[in-house]
Amino acid sequence: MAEVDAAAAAAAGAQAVQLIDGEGEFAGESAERFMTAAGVAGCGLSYAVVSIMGPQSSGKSTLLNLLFGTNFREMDAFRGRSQTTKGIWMARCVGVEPCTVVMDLEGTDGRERGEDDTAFEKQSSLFALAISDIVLINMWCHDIGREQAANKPLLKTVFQVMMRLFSPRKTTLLFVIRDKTRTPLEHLEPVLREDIQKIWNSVPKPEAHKDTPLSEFFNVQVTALPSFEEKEEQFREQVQQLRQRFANSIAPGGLAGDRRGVVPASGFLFSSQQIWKIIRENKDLDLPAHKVMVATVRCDEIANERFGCLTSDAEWLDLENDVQAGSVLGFGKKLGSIVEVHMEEYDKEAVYFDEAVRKAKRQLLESRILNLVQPAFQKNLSHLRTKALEKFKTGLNQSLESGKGFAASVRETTESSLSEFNQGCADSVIKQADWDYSKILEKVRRDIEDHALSVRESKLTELTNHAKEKLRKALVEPVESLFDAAGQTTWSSIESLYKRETQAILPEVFKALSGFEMGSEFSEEMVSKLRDYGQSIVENKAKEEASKILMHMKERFTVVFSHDKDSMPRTWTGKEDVRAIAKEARSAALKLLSVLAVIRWDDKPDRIENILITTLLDGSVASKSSSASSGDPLASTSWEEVHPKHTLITPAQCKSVWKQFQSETEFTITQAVSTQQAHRRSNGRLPPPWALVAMAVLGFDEIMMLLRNPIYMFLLFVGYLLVRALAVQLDIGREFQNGMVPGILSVSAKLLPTLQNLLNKVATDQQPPQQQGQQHRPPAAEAPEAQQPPPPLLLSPKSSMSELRRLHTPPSPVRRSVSSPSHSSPPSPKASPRKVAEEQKPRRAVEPDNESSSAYSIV
Ligand SMILES: Nc1nc2c(ncn2[C@@H]2O[C@H](COP(=O)(O)OP(=O)(O)OP(=O)(O)O)[C@@H](O)[C@H]2O)c(=O)[nH]1
Repeated sequence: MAEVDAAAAAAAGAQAVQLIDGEGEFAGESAERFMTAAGVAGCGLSYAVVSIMGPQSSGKSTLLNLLFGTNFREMDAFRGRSQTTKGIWMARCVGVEPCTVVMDLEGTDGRERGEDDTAFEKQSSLFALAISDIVLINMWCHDIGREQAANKPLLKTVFQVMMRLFSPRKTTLLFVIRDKTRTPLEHLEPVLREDIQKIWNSVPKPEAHKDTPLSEFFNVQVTALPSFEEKEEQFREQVQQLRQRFANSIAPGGLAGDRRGVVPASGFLFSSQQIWKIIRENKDLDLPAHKVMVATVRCDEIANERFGCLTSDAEWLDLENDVQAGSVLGFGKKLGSIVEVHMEEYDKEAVYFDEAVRKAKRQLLESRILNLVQPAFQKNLSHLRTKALEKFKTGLNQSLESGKGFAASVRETTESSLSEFNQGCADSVIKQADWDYSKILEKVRRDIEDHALSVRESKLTELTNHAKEKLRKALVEPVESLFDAAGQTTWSSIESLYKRETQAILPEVFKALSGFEMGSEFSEEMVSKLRDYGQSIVENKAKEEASKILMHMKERFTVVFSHDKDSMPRTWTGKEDVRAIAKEARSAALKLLSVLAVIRWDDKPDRIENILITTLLDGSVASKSSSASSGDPLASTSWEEVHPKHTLITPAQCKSVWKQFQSETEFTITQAVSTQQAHRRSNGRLPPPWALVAMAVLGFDEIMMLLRNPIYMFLLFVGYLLVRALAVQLDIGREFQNGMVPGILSVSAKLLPTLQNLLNKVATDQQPPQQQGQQHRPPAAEAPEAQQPPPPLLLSPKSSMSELRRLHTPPSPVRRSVSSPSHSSPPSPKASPRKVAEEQKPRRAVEPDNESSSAYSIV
């Protein structure tokens, strides 16, 4: 297949193309097409360039076409001699290895350009010498040894321009003697060489090359061919023999075996173009510098080409895509191989160019490629970083869940996460780059440390919060209940409760803290803070309870005052010693005040209770406050021997609380006293049971008689109503409150007017309604007042101050009007007994019986 391609390329290359036209313009585009079609560019250094120069119409093209199988234009022999080749043409030799490019130059001394126009001749000669490995010099046999030979000016020109090449490559000059005569070549060649030497000697040379021999610059070879026109058969035969010399021409010992400074085939065209440009500008042609320049340009081109290939490399694009989504396993290996492929391609293409240039450009290309791919590497590392942190998080959680200590878990998980990250980094680097991942490793370490720190903080907070919650649960309710039952041992009980609970909870915390490996000092400090927290729970509870001291005192008072020793609700029958009970209840409330006045952690005995009892209970605050304030032990804001921070209620506050307490409990006591009185009264209204029995026995006959006679019954009933009405009007119970005799006197004095009033009222009731309205219009305000219900008299231990004050307020007008006849509107003298009975209805609500039942309900 490759052979077929090479043959096709050779066939395509055999078609001659113009490299430089007759006007001296370089035909870059067509030349480039030729290079590609002929497959010259990929030959590296394995190619040779052959040029032919000589007089016009000396059979150059004919020779080349026969020698190399090319198709340079030849002159038609039958039309006469004229110029056919203009400028420089180029073709690839067919069937000659290595790849040989042959150039047919415009003939010298052509009449078309005139005698004086030798500029192009010189320029094309110099160009051929600068780029060719072998230069064929076509000359007529009969010119050898002649003074006016046509090739002499040509040789002169060749040698002259040769001096302009700073460090010329060693070129093989193959003199082809055309139309050889019978004189054998052995005789002709020395003559020719002598002529050449003479010309070389006559050419002016720069100082540096004054004594340089011709052989330093040229490898002179001579061959002779018979006339093509006369002895074509022989000509063709010898041309075939000559062709053999071009096989492996560049190998050592070959025609161009001594050549130096070859430009790689891929740079040949560019190099030729640049050389022609310099020659045209008539500048000095520095071939070594030119070589470097060509190498620079070509290596740049190759590097750019390679870089472009990498950017569109499907494997690279896939890898770049993959790494955006997540870390890629074997990233370094994959990327390294991609980079390697492209660098190798560069090396392969640039291998024949100047080494220094090639290496410099290689480095540039490599750094460009590394710059291109490094973000992908960084991306891979950032994925690995995230993965390492995630691994650390999960690992730490699992380790902690398995019950391992925090510090040990962090240590182990950090180690495994960092080792995995390190491995990932090592897997991501490529051999072409010395990418440093120590910084990102440091970042991962910091990430892990920060996370561990935050987890430690949250775990510690969780631990302390848990311990606090346990302490709170263990202390709050028991302490509250201890304060509820406050007494002598309250504070010692609280202290022992506190000690018991802290000793049960805190060692667990200490043990848990040891897993954090933060030193015993830290653990002790934490535990000590929790101990303080426990104390603060107790103290806050004490403060809270102290802030409600008045309520607690009232509760305590009510409990003691309203319950007997068996905790049964007390019934005020009149036999109780209210004073003593009240004192006992107040004393209990005072003890409560004493307990809640200060915090007693050390349970040191103090005088607070004594001071309170002597000052408040035994003495009277109200009476002493004004007169003996100077000697009042409660006229202070601090307790003796008690630290201010342990003071819950200051002495002065105690005093004021006590004052309020007294005033708020006074009513309860008054109620109790009233209840007792009411009870006594209710018990004294009926005659003793024995009297009732006597009355029933002795008056049995009369009772029976009354029951049997309806008139008596009626009269008895009317009489009862009348007496009842009188009793109500006169308020008999009230009249007899102060004793029997004063009662009889008062009742007898009021009996008659009252009877009169009663009769008047009855009479008024029998009058028509209109008359009644004119004579006795009741005061408008009294009617609604009479409808108002009496205030409730129930007082619970939780009664608010407003409720207590309400109970203190004087009775309502209805109550007053009913209980005090002097304030009520006078009854009409004509009032009927029925009306009187109706009017008595509201009065029953406040009768002593009712009052006494309401009073019972106070407790
Ligand atoms: N006498 C003689 N004539 C030849 C020989 N080879 C070719 N010719 C003739 O010379 C004439 C010119 O041939 P070309 O090959 O075109 O010569 P050329 O040197 O390429 O001509 P230019 O390109 O114009 O410089 C043709 O008519 C050929 O037939 C030869 O060996 N001897």
